[in-house]
Amino acid sequence: MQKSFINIGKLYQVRAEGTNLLRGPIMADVPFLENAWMTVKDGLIEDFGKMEDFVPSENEETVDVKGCIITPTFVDSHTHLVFAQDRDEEFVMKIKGMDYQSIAQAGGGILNSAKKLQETPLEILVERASARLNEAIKAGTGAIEIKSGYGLTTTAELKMLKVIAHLKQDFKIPIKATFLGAHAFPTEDKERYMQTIIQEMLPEIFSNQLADYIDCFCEKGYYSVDQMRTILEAGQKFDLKPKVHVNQFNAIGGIENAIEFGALSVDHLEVLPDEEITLLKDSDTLPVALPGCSFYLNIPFAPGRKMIDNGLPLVLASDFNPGSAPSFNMSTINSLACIRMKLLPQEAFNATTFNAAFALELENEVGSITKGKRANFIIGKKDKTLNSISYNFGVNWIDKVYLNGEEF
Ligand SMILES: N=CN[C@@H](CCC(=O)O)C(=O)O
Ligand SMILES: [Zn+2]
Repeated sequence: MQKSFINIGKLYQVRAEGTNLLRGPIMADVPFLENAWMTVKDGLIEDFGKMEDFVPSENEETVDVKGCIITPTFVDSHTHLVFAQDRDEEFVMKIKGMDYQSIAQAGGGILNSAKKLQETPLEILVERASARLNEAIKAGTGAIEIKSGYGLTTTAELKMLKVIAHLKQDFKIPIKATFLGAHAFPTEDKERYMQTIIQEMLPEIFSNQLADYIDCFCEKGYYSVDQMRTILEAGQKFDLKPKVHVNQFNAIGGIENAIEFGALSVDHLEVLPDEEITLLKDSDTLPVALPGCSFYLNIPFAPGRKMIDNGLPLVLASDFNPGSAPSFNMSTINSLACIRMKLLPQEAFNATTFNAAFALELENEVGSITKGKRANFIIGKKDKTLNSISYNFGVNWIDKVYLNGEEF
C-alpha cells in the first residue's frame, strides 16, 4: 500500500543512500527540501521531491501535512530502559546534598536496582518496560538500544535480556540488546563474579542469541581497565562487539583499551582529556555523550563542542535509567546539548539521528529521510521548525509519529 505525504513545509535530514558518518564542521548542516512530498510503500521511504513535481499515483492515500515539518525519528543508542522501579527516593537524597557515589554506598545505586529487579517477575518487567518504550516512541524515538546490568546474577541478567527479546518482538522499531553484566560487583568476591559472567552468563547468552553487544562500566570503584579487558576479551569469543561506559567520573584508560578491542562506541565522556580526543579521532570508535546524565547528576557535560571542533563524529543519547538519567526524551537531549554543550540545533539533531544510527549499526535502516530506509518519521506541530526541537525545552513539538509508514 502506497501513501504520499504532501505539502510538507520542510522535509528535514534528506540524505542520499550511503552518506558517510558526519564528522566535525559538516555536522552543522541538516539538508532539507522545502515545500515537499514524500511517498512511503511497504513500510519504507519510496521517494520524495518538491511539490511542484508531485504526481499522485492511482489508488494511493494522500496525507496533507499542511505546511508542517517532517523529520526522521530519533535513534537512542544508549538506554537502561528495563528496570523494576524508579529510584525517586534517591532524587530526594541528591537534592539534600548526597552525590552519586555516596548514594550508592548508602544502599542506593545500581545494587538497589538489581535487588528490586531480581525480585520482579519477567511478565511485570515486560509490562513496565513496554509502557516506557511506548512513551519513548510517542516522544519521537524510532530505534533504540537497551542494556541489561540491573540483574547481576545469571538468572536475573538472562531475565533482563529476555525482557528485551520480548520488546523486540512486540514493537515495530529496531531494538539492539547490550549485555552489561559488568555494571557493578554484587559481591566482595570480584574474581568469582567475573568468572560467573565469563563461564555462566556469556555462553548462555550466546546460545540463545540474547545480545548484540557487550558493555562494561569502567570506572574507579566499579570495573578497572584490566577487568574490562578480561570481560571484553571473553565477549570477543562470543562475537559481541563492545559499547562501553567510560570516563564518567575519571579518565582511567578505558578509551584507549576500548579502541584496542574495536569498540563500536565509548559512552559518557564527561571527563575527556585532549589526548583521548586525539585517540578517538584516529579510531573508528564513536564518541557518545549523555547530557541527560550530566544535567541530572549535576556533573560536568562531555565537551561536545570541542569534540566537534576537533573533527569527531559526535553521537548523543539519553542514557535513560532510574539512577542517573530518568528521562528518555530525545528532544530534551537536543536542548541540553545546545544550552549546556554549545552545540547548534543542527549539530544536536545530527547527533541524535543520522550519526546515532551508526552507533547501533543501523545506518542503512534509520536516521535520515533516504530512499529505502524505514518510514519512521515525525510530523511537527504547526509552525515548529528544526530549531524548535532544542529551543522549546520541555515543550512537545511533535504532532504525530509514524513507524514503518503507519501512524503510531
Ligand atoms: N554509569 C553507569 N550506569 C548508568 C547509571 C546506572 C544507575 O545509576 O542505575 C549510567 O550510564 O549512568
Ligand atoms: Zn548508561
